[in-house]
Amino acid sequence: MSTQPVQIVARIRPPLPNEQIDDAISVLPIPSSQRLAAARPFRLLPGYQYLRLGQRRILPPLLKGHTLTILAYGPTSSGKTFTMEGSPAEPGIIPRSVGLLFKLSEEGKDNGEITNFQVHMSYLELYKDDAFDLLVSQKTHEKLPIRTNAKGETFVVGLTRVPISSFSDWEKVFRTASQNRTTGATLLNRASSRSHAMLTVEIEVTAHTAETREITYSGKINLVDLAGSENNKHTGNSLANPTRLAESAAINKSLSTLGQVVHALNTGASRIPYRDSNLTRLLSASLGGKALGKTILLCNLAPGVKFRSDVLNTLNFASRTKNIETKTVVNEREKPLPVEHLKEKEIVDRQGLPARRVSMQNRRASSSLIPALGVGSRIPSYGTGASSRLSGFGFGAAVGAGSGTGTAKAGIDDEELNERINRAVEAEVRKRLEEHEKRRLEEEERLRKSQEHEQLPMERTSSSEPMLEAEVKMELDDAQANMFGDEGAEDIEIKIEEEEEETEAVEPMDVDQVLLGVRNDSEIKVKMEGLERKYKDHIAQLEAQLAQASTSIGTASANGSSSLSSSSSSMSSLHVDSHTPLTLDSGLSVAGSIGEASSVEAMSPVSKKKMGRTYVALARAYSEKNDLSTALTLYRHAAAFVPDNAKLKERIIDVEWAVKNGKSYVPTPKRQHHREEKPKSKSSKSSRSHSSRSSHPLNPTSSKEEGSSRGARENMENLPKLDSGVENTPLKSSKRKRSVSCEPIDSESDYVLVAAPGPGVGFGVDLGNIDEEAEAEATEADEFGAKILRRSPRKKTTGSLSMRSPSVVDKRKMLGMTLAGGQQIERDRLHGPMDSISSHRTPGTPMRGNANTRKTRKVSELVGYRDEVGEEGLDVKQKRARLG
Ligand SMILES: Nc1ncnc2c1ncn2[C@@H]1O[C@H](COP(=O)(O)OP(=O)(O)OP(=O)(O)O)[C@@H](O)[C@H]1O
Repeated sequence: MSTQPVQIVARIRPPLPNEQIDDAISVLPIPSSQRLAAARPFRLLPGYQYLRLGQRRILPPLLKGHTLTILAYGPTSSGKTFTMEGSPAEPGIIPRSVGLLFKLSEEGKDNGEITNFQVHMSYLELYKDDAFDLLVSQKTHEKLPIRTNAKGETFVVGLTRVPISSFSDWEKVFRTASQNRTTGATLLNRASSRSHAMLTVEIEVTAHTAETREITYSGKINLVDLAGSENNKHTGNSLANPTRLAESAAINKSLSTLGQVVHALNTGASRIPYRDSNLTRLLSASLGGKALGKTILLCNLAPGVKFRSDVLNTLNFASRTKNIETKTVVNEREKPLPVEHLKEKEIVDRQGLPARRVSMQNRRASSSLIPALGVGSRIPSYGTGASSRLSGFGFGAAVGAGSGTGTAKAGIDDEELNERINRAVEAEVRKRLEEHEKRRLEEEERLRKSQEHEQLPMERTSSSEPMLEAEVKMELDDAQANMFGDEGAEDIEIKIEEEEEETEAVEPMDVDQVLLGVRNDSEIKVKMEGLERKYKDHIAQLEAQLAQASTSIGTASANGSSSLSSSSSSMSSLHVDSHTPLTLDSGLSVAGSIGEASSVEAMSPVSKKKMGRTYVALARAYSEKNDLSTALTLYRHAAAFVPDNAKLKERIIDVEWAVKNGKSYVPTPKRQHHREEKPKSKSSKSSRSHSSRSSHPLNPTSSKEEGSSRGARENMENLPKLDSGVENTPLKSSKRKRSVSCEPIDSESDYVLVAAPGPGVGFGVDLGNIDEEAEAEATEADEFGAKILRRSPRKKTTGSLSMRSPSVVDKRKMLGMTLAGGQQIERDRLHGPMDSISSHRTPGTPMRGNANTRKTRKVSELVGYRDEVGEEGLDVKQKRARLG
């Protein structure tokens, strides 16, 4: 397998009518004396000149089973789309290539070299790093998943692949599809591409060899029109148009990843960051070690001083790329094997385009992960040993050059072979389906048994549960469910550290599994089952410890009339006599603590927290019944499990003070649960944002429909400050819910949020109608290390993004990034509408302090950070002083 370097071609567009003409960039011929010194000099095609596609080494090899990728790269408005698509008067690389392929096939047919020629095309765009099918109307198209199979080949799942019969047929499809591409106006380009477009044209050529055998070659051309790198200063993208900003951020990020990939390939890095963006994932088959086939990079340049730095960057990128080598692979196989059930079927495509014939394998490809395979090439997965061709929907290069089955030599005729293959395939499919069904039934049975087993003790105890026990149990359950969560947060919080979870990572999938359409739901059930079991075990452990604790309390009571006893390990056996106060001597309390201390050591952090919660709930029950001594003991027990909980310490001090002074102590009323008010589905963006906004004290009229933005601003100013809103903001600290539900503070500024409940918990950005920007922001944040936890990768436009509260270092990095001037968004936000949403100042008033302090504060506000001291009111020292 030979290798070849990426070929670079530069093209500079002529000045546009409204552009100032200067000589900032000029094209100079390389003197022949220097040509040798310049290793592989660029070929610069000035003005309108095009690549000579018909030349020997560019398109003709496709008919011999080669793969070719042409990438148009350059800053925005440098003429990439023009170069690739052209105009009716001046067709670009894409129509020229397809036209030439049909022309070459006609010539081949005329001279008898080609007996059959088939073309298929697929066309996708990567918009904000998500793949969309351009052969499907923009109104109905959906984000398509991108997967990598076990062989490392990347595919777009469900991408339409249509057969093309002639050049005019292709033109119709292509023109309609191009209209589906996302474009938008910027200052530099009225129809600027907001996405990377990737067109794949696959051809199958059946040719006669000298020995009168037939060979089928499968060639492929990928034509990629990348979105242009953007400088928001020049394009005029600003906060006024968050969509543009978000697009721009996504474009720049993916191009920067492309740059990193090229750099890593050049420096021989051990890790090539293909997976860092979907663009590089899809291009991995055209760039670098895995790349197969020829790759041409078209560098589009624009004239004028305005583009000087862009031109320089593009050329620098090109010089790095030219060192990358790709492997040449010829994809051929001998006489194709017509398989009956793979015959073409008529389908009508979704855009109302003329009915097209899509082969069975294409339909399969559209609905599953399995890559499109050459006719008769699915055999390997069933073990018959023939060659395979895995061609990605987008950019999986053709591999596995034909090892030919040699049918003619074997003396088996087509029909018989066909029959045998069919039988083998069907038997295999049947076998796998049966196995799958068997596994499913076993799984169900196991699940049912374990459920029955777990339900039994609950059923036995529930009927005999006394009223008070039920109350306590409810209390405990409530505490379990809510105290550390966001809903109805208890008055004492014990935060459970968030576990970080990557939701975006896409694992390679088992192709065989997908082939059979096996979606193993039982796996989820098994996981659920495991979790439930764990939970039950924990409860049992908890109950046992609680029983032990209550026994000790009971023993210590003066008259024994008040006891917390446990005759069994069941929660329902807790007895609390609320009428007679429980008295405890401090010695016992200490002994209990010591006894507990040793067991506490052995417990997991989560168990400790749960034990802590349980004691707190119990203590609360006592304090509500005005038995403060018992409550105090129980609070102290709780503290043994969660010694760092500041609110608990505060509570203990309060109760101690009340006991000492013979005062009553009324705990803060428990918050009401609002479960029923919460929208049921996170996907319901509108209902979510509507309900949360209308009910939030900070923002009764913040939605655009509810009033003018000015009115909203006035309302805002009359409303409580951010901090008070924060107090009302339910905390989310469980693994399940981490983000803070936030409200836009100022509807006029059209974004933001940020209500941080305190350091270490997290902050959120309410997406509301500003999802793109929030996403851009999140993307940027990601770059400098703040952890982004998307609730659901599928629902990017809904729900909220949440991040770990950035450390001071993170914030400094943010600030550094801002000061470095790399990110327009951050800079704009520093000086922009954030002024009006400060949590420290009255909106509109200037900030005090020097420039750096102001920026630091501003960044703090941006990330919703608040200092612990003074903000949380955790003034434990003061209270101790009060106690004397
Ligand atoms: N070679 C050319 N001759 C004449 N006009 C050109 C040429 N190249 C580009 N243009 C014009 O320049 C403008 C910008 O071109 P185009 O949209 O192709 O840029 P682009 O690089 O694709 O930009 P973006 O990245 O924003 O999509 C268009 O109006 C186009 O018609």
